[in-house]
Amino acid sequence: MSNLRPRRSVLYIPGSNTRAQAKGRTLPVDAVVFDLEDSVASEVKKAAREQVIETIREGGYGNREVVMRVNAARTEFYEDDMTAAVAARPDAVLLSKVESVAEIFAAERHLRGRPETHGIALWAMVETARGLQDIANIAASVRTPEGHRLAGLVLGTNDILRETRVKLVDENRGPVAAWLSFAVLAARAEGLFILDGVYNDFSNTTGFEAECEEARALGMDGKTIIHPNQVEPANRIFGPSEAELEDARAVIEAFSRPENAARGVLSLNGRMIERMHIEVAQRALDMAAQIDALK
Ligand SMILES: CC(C)(COP(=O)(O)OP(=O)(O)OC[C@H]1O[C@@H](n2cnc3c(N)ncnc32)[C@H](O)[C@@H]1OP(=O)(O)O)[C@@H](O)C(=O)NCCC(=O)NCCSC(=O)C[C@H](O)C(=O)O
Ligand SMILES: [Mg+2]
Repeated sequence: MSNLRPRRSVLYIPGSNTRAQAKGRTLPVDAVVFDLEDSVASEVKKAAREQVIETIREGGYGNREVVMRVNAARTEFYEDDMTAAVAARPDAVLLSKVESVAEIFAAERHLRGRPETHGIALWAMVETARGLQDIANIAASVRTPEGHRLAGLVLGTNDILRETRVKLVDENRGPVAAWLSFAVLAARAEGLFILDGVYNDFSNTTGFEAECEEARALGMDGKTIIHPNQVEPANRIFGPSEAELEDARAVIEAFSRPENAARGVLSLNGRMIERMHIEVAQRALDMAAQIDALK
């Protein structure tokens, strides 16, 4: 499963909100996540499942990845949510509050042996203390036949703060930075993508941009978002900038010169570049091409 696809902006849309679901078809997001979990009250879970099946079947989301978030495996809603996911056939199922490899395997069992579910990926939300403690094993499940559908990890920072009782002062994520970094490490060790949690204050663009910059600096691929206001900044900050693309082209051009054919290391504009930097440069260019292809 190739992970080289843009996931700069991944928009949650409540499963019960048809107006927002319609709006999702018009927004330049990389993915939409129809939520059956926390944005849907218990009393309307059943109606929301039916609604999401209908919305996904209706389509109209173009090249956006279409994802369904299900309630945690430990809840009374999980089995019906997974049955609904099989019926809806999204591109991916986002498992909430994953705490163990067993939950990845259980989801795989739901999808296995049904030709119509072939190609549905699993995304795992890590958002509890136990999940964070076991995140390396959860990510490593991708290496097993039962975990092979796992494509990426998604952080649930609201739940992480709630359970751990960490209190951020002035939105400074210093107290949780080690967990975020460890999550990036776990994802990268297994070739998975990783997305940052949501920023609740959707009218505060400056704060949102700062959190996107921080997440990108930590190595994340994109941001889960909750409101149309957040689409443009997320796309801009997580996409390769024009300066990065220019630099990428310069790196590739430098190594492609005949006089550099046998060289492993070069000087470019006063800095050292090695052949490993070709890979970094090529990735940026490929990502830009993928972004263009979404338009
Ligand atoms: C937060 C909101 C409830 C705010 O909604 P609202 O007051 O309607 O916002 P606006 O009036 O500013 O909306 C303007 C228009 O944009 C549409 N809209 C709003 N949000 C979305 C959306 N998410 N997707 C698509 N379209 C959206 C409105 O319909 C208006 O459209 P129109 O009238 O046609 O112009 C709301 O934004 C919202 O519900 N957001 C998503 C909330 C959600 O899904 N939460 C669950 C996921 S986050 C989470 O669970 C955290 C994680 O698990 C963790 O632990 O951290
Ligand atoms: Mg959560």
